[in-house]
Amino acid sequence: MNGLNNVHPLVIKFGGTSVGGGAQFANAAGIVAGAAADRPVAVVVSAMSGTTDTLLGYADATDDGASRTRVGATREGSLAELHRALAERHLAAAREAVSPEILPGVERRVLELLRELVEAIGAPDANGPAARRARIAVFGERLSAAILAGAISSQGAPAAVVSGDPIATDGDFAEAEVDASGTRERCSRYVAPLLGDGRVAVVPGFVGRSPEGLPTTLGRGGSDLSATVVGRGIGASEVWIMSDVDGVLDADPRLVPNAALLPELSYREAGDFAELGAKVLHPRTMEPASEVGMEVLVRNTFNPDCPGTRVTDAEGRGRPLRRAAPQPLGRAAVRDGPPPGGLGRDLHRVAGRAGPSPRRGDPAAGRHQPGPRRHRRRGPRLRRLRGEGRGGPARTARGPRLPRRGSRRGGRVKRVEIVQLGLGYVGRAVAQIVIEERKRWLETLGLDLRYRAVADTSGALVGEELLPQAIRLKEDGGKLSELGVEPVEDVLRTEPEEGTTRIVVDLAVHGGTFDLDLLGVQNGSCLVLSNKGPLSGGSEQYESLMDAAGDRLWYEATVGAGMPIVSTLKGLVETGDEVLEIQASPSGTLGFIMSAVEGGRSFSEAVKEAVALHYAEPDPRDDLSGLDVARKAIILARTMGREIEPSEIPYESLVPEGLEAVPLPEFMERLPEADEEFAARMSAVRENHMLRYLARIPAEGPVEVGLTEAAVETPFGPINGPENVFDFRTRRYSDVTLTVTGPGAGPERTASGVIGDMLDIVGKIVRDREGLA
Ligand SMILES: NC(=O)C1=CN([C@@H]2O[C@H](COP(=O)(O)OP(=O)(O)OC[C@H]3O[C@@H](n4cnc5c(N)ncnc54)[C@H](O)[C@@H]3O)[C@@H](O)[C@H]2O)C=CC1
Ligand SMILES: N[C@@H](CC=O)C(=O)O
Repeated sequence: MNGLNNVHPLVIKFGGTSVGGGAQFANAAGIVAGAAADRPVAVVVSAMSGTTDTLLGYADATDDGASRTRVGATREGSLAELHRALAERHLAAAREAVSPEILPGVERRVLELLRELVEAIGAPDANGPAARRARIAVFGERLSAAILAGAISSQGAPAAVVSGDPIATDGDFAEAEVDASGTRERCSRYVAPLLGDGRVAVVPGFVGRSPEGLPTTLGRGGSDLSATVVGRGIGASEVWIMSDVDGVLDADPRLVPNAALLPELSYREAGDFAELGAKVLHPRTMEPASEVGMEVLVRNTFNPDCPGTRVTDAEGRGRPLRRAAPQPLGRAAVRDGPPPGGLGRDLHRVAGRAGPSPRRGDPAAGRHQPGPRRHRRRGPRLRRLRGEGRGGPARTARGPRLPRRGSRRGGRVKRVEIVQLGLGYVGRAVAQIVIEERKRWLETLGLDLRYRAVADTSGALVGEELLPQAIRLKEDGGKLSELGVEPVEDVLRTEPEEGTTRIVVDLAVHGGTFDLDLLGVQNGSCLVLSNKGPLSGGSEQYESLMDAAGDRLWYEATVGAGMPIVSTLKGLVETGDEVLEIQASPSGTLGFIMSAVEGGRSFSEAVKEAVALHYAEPDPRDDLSGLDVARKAIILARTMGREIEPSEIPYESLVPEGLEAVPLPEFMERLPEADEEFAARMSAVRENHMLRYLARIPAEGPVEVGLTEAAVETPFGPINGPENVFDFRTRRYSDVTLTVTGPGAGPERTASGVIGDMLDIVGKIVRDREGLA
């Protein structure tokens, strides 16, 4: 191809976890810069993990004609929220990965893309909802391409994002089919000139262009497929698929402990492996490669010394397969149908011989019995639309009391292990932050933090080798039992290693984890909660947990998510102040809904949006009924030292009559039935007042929870979006009260509160060690 001095180019593709944060961008850029010293390089990049999810959550939440034509203040508010969240994450990554002289240009481009995104969201929708989704979804890849190009240039290899999407497709917006000759033509227009100029060409993955020039998205396996499609389009000799695994193993390491990396595979063998569940080796990815004889190398971004697995047209050149059951680069998959050749046959044997035995004492054992099962093909739509990881770095706003570098007396490492209950939205955000930040914590705080286990309702996945896969699995709606689990109780009963502090982190829902939390603290663990259930049940239960946990219990995120509410209250009490009353608007979801309706949106639209932004509880009726507010009121009252039973707090429900007990999907579908009545209720509010859902927690007397008309000049009047307000009236703050406001919901913010608690525990370990407690 023109301008390449007869050297065949290389294509390197990075998945979402490979560009999950600033450090990862810098690492990926280093790999590209190294490769670009020898030959022309085109890079295909995915969205930062979790971004596509966020974008599509927003697209779905606003996916009806009414919401697009009737733009109210709150719609603008939540759009601003989306803008803020994306800007924060991408600009933070850029600042970490891009050098100061290149950074301003990248920052400008990120902000420009975000402006284009806002326009794309508001643009008239002539081509139907699928076109709108595609138009919004592609911004994740465009944003990461801008940062990666800056990061590569910062490492001395000039790079630029292609000025047009090089992949030509048909007009299917969601599941586009590639047009090979159109792609060749577009590649010579958009990719070749950059390579010819000696620059690295950065291509947003997953994105195509329809014959009419509209953005499309590739279907199942789309992100990796774009790499081999671009490779074929530019005449590349090699494509590297970079992810977070070393390559393809010759057996499932959970079944066969000495599973080894397969250095070589043929396209056909790779296709068979893909059929058996090896996610990055999707058969579609291999098609363009096998068509032109391009080699595909599966490599680990985070282990560049590992040679990976090379896929070529050479049959049988690699080491013979010892065992099949390939290590799934996404999840385990075992067939029960007739095997497609040798691989499947071997797989059967392995599953029969080494399949795990039924789990002990697991109430769900019947449902989740491991053993041969059908390879589950997820709907292409689901696969395509979900990001590769979720959540991103969120730093605690309240500055945890940390031992700083200088305070690492004697440099002793604090070894801490986490047993995490719950890998939902909050759980995944916490795990993502731990993965991204722990290297820094080791360097700066001497904190060696590892996962001992993560659990969901199907059991506990022990160890952390499969944690990235577990995150993706849960994102796709799977259960951890698909990766192999043990009863959580067994994990909690084992002793941590000598010198290691264990933290049980309960990010599950409601009271179902109470016994596990209790077992954990009875066995010496610290306990961190975002789950309000264990602290808001009957007082006998509460007392038993408090007695067992003593000062090993942290629960900042249960009230106000990442806001410093529990710590402020404890600080007031500990410093000898007397708390007379707390008045609060402590529900992000209800604050969001009220201000959305004030801004002109309907009740049903507002509820759906709060769900899509993950402010709401898994069943939003827990928010609408006032239950979530009552739980927070109980936690605050108990922290003030009050003895209180849940039955003492009546609360007023906003759940539409008749929808209290219907299944959740039916509830969501029938929500519009309540729109008119809710709008009427809001408009009946007195002038200069706002309808608010408040809690009043006095030092003595009844705790009250319910709807109030709050005067606009009070702290509760101007609530916007998921904002919470906590107003403390104390002996010292009686003339002017102490008010704390901020967004009080959202997975990443909640994760900040949780991580802040975990780091506080490290501070406590140091203080205990030094006898300062
Ligand atoms: N989303 C938010 O803004 C905030 C959420 N929270 C609380 O954080 C918790 C988690 O919220 P999300 O992640 O949004 O919920 P989610 O529904 O996405 O995740 C809950 C997770 O808990 C797991 N789980 C449920 N019962 C379990 C059990 N017995 N053992 C082990 N795992 C179990 C589920 O499998 C799921 O993985 C909830 O209690 C919520 O009230 C607290 C503050 C803010
Ligand atoms: N659903 C809750 C989440 C935080 O606790 C809320 O909306 O406030």
